[in-house]
Formats: sequence, structure tokens, C-alpha cells
Amino acid sequence: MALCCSFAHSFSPSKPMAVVVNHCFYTCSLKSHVSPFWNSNPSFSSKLLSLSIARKKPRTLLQVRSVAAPTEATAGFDEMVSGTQRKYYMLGGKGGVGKTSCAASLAVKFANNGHPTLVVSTDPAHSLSDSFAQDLTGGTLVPVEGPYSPLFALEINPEKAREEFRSVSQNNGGSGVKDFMDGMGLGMLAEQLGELKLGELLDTPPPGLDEAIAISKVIQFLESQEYNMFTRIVFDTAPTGHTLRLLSLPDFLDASIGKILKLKQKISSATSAIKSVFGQEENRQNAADKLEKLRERMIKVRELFRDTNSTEFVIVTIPTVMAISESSRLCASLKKESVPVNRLVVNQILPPSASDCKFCAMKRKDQTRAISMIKSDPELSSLTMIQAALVDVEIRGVPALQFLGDIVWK
Ligand SMILES: Nc1ncnc2c1ncn2[C@@H]1O[C@H](COP(=O)(O)OP(=O)(O)OP(=O)(O)O)[C@@H](O)[C@H]1O
Repeated sequence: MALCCSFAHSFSPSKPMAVVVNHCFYTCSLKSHVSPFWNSNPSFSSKLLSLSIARKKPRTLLQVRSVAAPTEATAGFDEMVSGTQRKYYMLGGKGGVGKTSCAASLAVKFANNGHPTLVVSTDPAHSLSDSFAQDLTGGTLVPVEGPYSPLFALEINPEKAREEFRSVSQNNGGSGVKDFMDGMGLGMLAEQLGELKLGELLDTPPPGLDEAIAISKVIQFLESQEYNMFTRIVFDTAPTGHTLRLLSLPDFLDASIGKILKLKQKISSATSAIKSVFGQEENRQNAADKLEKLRERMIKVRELFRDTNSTEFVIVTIPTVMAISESSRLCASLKKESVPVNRLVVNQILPPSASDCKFCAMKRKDQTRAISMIKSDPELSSLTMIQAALVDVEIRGVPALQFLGDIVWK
């Protein structure tokens, strides 16, 4: 049986294709596979082209018809977009389910609806650049071309930052570390940890350090003038495990800071030689004050992420048993951490088709079963479910993200 794959921009609707990649569908006519969309939209690429031309006119964009499966969302995009006070949306879930695509499309949609928007990736394996088809690396704000209102992207690379930090500390025997840490918004921490040879510590980084660097950036922009303009901030988070560590980080740092202070006290009272390294009692008190300030900043972030008025965590999943089981665990952890979570995006649902393709019929049945699992899941059933169709083209670039945004965020 030949394999076919639905890349609308690269071949005609009725032509099967012989490219072997994972997630390809067994032979079925593309025309019937995507029939509701395809029949009324002869060319997806021409649709993208018209979106591209119209992208400075958001009102026109909103009128474009989409291929979305019926949505069950009750509190929809109107509620997300209303108000000019700053709101944070964190999108998370299992790897590969479409977190980045959904986060980027939400950011584009906010920007097209008048909100100066920032989209931040805290996933060490960034794909924001790929999603926007634009180089967003570098750890600074990068403007995204296209949307009606300003849209900026920021990719934070905690692992790279840790590597840079390690090489700075090794090359300079510790000097320069503070400058670097200052740049990461962790200056105070560097000062206090300098004596504890952080460079060595980084050879065996404690769990949560990468997230510490990511969250320190978050603190930086919360306090900086440069970021004041943004009324919507969308986070494309790392897969589930990282996200939970990020959320519990303030507690982790709190505990770590406590341990460091205790360690200092212990050592300095044990030997006078080390006492001279750590400084006099007055200095120690100063250090304790600074660390206490850092702890307070972390508490501020923790509170912000739990503020139902400003923050929402949106779980993204796909209709498979494995993804839904993980989403259920994530939801339970978020609720335990008191992080507001109201919406569940079920992405990549096979659209209906008139074809008799057995593979698609089986897949659809499987997906329907998985969706019914959500409805009876004790954690997920209370969330507003947003169903988003699997589209027949890779979501890359602002016009494609606008297209996806109109499917998902209604
Ligand atoms: N609704 C959809 N229809 C078709 N393709 C989609 C859809 N949503 C996402 N994709 C595609 O699926 C792939 C993975 O999406 P994406 O990178 O957004 O997932 P992710 O959850 O952020 O992945 P990772 O965990 O690796 O960061 C991409 O190629 C994207 O274009």
C-alpha cells in the first residue's frame, strides 16, 4: 500500500504522494481526507497568501473561514482578549502535541486584536523560531513581523546560559561570574554564592537551576520598563516535567537559600579561617538581607503565577490515551500548586471526511475514544475543552499561525 501525506502546498488534491515520514496516513484521497476544507478551498497555499496580504487588516482576517472541528469552548477568546490589564497565558503539555504552535498562534491573535504581546519560550528545545519562521534566538526581545499590534518574541535558553556561565567561571577563575549573573538577573545570588564556588556546583547542577535562570528572566521583565507595554504575555513552556519544576522553583530556591545561609553560619562558626573568607558578621547580615530580597522576588513570581485575575495555564494535548493521561497528571499537579487552569486544547483531531479510508476511520474511532476519556476524567472533565483540527499543512510563519489561531482560539 502506498503511503500518502497531506502537504497541500506541494501537490494537487487528488494526487497521492510517496514520501515516507512518521505520522503519514495510509493511502486515501487527500481530497476526501480534508474534504470539508478542501472542497470549498481549492488551495490552502492561496488561502495563506491571501492571509499574508491581508495581515495588516485584522478585521478581514477574522472573517476567514476555517477547517475547525466543532468547538465546545464556552468561555472563549472574547474573554481572553477583553481588558487592558496585563494577562499571562502559559501553554504546556506533553512533548510534540502543539504547545508552540498554539502559543504562537494565540500571541499572533492577541496582537491582531490590539494587544501589544510578548511570547516567551522557556523550553530549552526552542521551536518558536521554527514556528514563526524567523530567527528569534539570542535571549533578547525580537520583533515579529506581520501582526497588527506589536508582537515580540523571547527565547530563553537556560541550558546554554548555564554552559556560558560555566565557561566564564572556569576561564576567569570565578571573575566575570557576577557580570554574567547580573545579566541573567541573578546578580545577588552570584554574589552570595561566589564563595561557594558556583562554577564547581554547575558541573553537577542541582535540579531546578535551569529553571532558575528562566524564571530570573521572568522577574527581570516584570520589573523592567522595557516590558511595561505588553498587555498579553504568552509562555510556550517546556514539556510537563520542566514546567512543574519551574512552577515549584520559588519553593526550591527558598529552601536552597535557607540551606546556603545555614551552611555559611555553620562553617563560619566552625573555623576562623573560613570565617575570614566569608567575611565578618556585618557582611553576613548584609548577605542574608540580599538573599531575603531575592526570596521575596521569587514569592512575588509565585503569587503572580497563582493569581486567577492575571494568569491562566492552558493545557495542550492530543487525542491519544498517553497524552491524555499525562495531561490529567499535569492538571492535578497544577491544581495542587493552585495554578489557575480552565482550558484544555485537544489538538490535531482528524477532520471528518467522506472517504472510506480504513486507516482514517480507525484513527478517528481511536481519537473519539480518547476524547470520551477526557469527559470522564476526574481532573480534565471540568475544563473547557477546545477541539482543534489537524490541518493539512505544517504551521509555520505568521499567516499560517493566523490560520491556526482562528481554528483554536474562538
Ligand atoms: N493542528 C495542527 N495541525 C497540523 N499540524 C500541527 C497542528 N498543531 C501542531 N502541528 C504540527 O505538529 C508539530 C509539533 O508542533 P509544536 O512544535 O507546536 O509542538 P510542541 O508541543 O511545542 O513540541 P515540543 O514539545 O517538541 O516543543 C509541528 O510540525 C506543527 O506544525
